[in-house]
Amino acid sequence: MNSHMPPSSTASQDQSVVRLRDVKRRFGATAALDGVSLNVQRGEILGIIGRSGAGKSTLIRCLNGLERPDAGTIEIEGRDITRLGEMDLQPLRRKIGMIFQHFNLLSAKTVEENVALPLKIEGWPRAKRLARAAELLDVVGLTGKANAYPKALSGGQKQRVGIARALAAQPALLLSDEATSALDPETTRSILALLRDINRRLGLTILLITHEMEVVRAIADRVVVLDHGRIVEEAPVWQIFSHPQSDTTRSLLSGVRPQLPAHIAGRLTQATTATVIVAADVGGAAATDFLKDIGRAFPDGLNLIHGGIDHIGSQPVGRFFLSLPSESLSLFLQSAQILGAHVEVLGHVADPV
Ligand SMILES: Nc1ncnc2c1ncn2[C@@H]1O[C@H](COP(=O)(O)OP(=O)(O)OP(=O)(O)O)[C@@H](O)[C@H]1O
Repeated sequence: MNSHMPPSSTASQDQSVVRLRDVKRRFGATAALDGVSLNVQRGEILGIIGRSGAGKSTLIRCLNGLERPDAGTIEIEGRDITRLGEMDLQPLRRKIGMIFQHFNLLSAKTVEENVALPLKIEGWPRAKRLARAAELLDVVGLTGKANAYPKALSGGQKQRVGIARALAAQPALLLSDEATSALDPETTRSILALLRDINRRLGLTILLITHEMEVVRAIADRVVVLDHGRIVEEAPVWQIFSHPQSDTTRSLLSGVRPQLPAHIAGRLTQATTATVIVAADVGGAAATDFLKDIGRAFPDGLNLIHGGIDHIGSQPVGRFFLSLPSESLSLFLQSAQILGAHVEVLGHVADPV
């Protein structure tokens, strides 16, 4: 670390490991990053999600100093990296451990040599770095694999080596770049569980870049939705699931939230009939009691036709598809609003569901 460089004045004011302010990066006519401001708080897992072309890779390259923004500041532990020369960037880069979609292991080196590589670069003596590699292999569940070569490992095991290597130099931030995108669902779950475990046990701050909502739902505390280089939404994950605000978020969520079954959706008409179908989204404590509470206003009952309660982190998130008499719709809408639910009227059906 360059000891001549004073920490910026903002460093002492919050607990951010990373702080971006109005970061812009343009390629010709394309604004890859168009005024991005965000903080990654110490100890949190922040998910950054966006479709292809949203600006995720550009953000990563700006964070690890491979790309310079056209404007704005990027502070890592209080130091603005946007104005540093290559020499001063090196020690700051080491504060960011990275894991990649395709693992990026050296095939000619053993597992322990791969893990110890960042320490070799830092000049640690061999015995010390191999002892540290052994410790890290225990942390990631690969005890006994020290002398194996990457080609003898499964994808999940390779990613565990990648995680151990990323942790070797005790980074302030672990940056995960689509780290589970090449893995099958079961292996993905085990790698995400490992990241969650490391976050809790070591207090490690994790920035997770992904295009998969399942990934942020599994482990992130908070999520930032990026679209065309801009942040279109930012909230705790459970809130994003219960009350998505932007069309981009709703579309990213469409594969992972309950949807009205196709055979019922196919019967919907916009012409008013006797029965209306609604979707009610409600998050937090109100979700658990929603059906009971709204049922009080409807002594003849409401029909739950699909959906239910999910748990995201420690929060219940309810998404209920209900059918009710059309004449009761305005009472339903008023009651649901009082109970904190967001309701979408999906349409009518000719015959009761
Ligand atoms: N070096 C470059 N030259 C020209 N255009 C670029 C360059 N890098 C990125 N872009 C453009 O900037 C936008 C953001 O790209 P970026 O790769 O950051 O998105 P992304 O969210 O990572 O997408 P993906 O998930 O497909 O990797 C895109 O429109 C892309 O075409």
